Amino acid sequence: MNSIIKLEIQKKTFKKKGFSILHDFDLEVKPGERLSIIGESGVGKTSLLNILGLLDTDYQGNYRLFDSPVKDISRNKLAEWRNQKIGFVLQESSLINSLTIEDNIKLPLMYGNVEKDLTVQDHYKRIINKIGIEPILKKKPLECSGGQRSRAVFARAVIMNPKIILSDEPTASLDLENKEKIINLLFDMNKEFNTTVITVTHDLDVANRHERIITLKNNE
Ligand SMILES: Nc1ncnc2c1ncn2[C@@H]1O[C@H](COP(=O)(O)OP(=O)(O)OP(=O)(O)O)[C@@H](O)[C@H]1O
Repeated sequence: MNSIIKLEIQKKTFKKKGFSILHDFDLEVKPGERLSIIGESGVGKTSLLNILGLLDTDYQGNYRLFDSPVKDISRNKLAEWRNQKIGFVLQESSLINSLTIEDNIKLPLMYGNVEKDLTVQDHYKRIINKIGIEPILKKKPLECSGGQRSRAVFARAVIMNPKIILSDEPTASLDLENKEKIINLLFDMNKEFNTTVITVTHDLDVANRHERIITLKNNE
């Protein structure tokens, strides 16, 4: 497989307002690439992540993911890919307040029916350890700080060892030490498993640590 992502988008229109973004925007990403997306507020970075991550399939254009045309893939398959092959760290990602942090992080394992898989359990332990959230595993989200919740959201996103990790401002609410933990984990996974990493960020230090930077512009 040459490209893991091949997107050729003519535009994305928001029906209610007739407002459109991402005009004639093409993107090709190779397996294992580390790509960051920057650009002014409102240019469409989050919207692009939603399209790449199969949360939004309502746009004009073609999208091939894992060498398959997304428009021809069944809803069930898309849901399976979203759980198993794509890790999302989205700004509005929320944790379920009635569950502990541990149960929140393990949710994708339950959906995928792989909680008992030993490789998966090893991966879980490693993620928890690297992000340093053992002390809060038994807490509920509302008993945690914003930064702790962000790290839990990140752990949940990467727990299935996805092929692609899409992150929207993954370090925005973190101090320097925790920012480093998240970035190091992202890049460790990239190195070890050839995970494709796509990060939207306003932090140029974070952007510069990726091998390719794309700047979205207003006329795109
Ligand atoms: N559901 C919607 N209906 C109408 N317009 C929308 C909708 N969602 C997003 N937009 C508009 O589309 C544009 C792109 O939004 P998007 O959130 O993708 O930008 P962004 O580059 O991620 O911004 P930021 O850096 O502030 O997060 C914005 O002008 C926004 O107002």
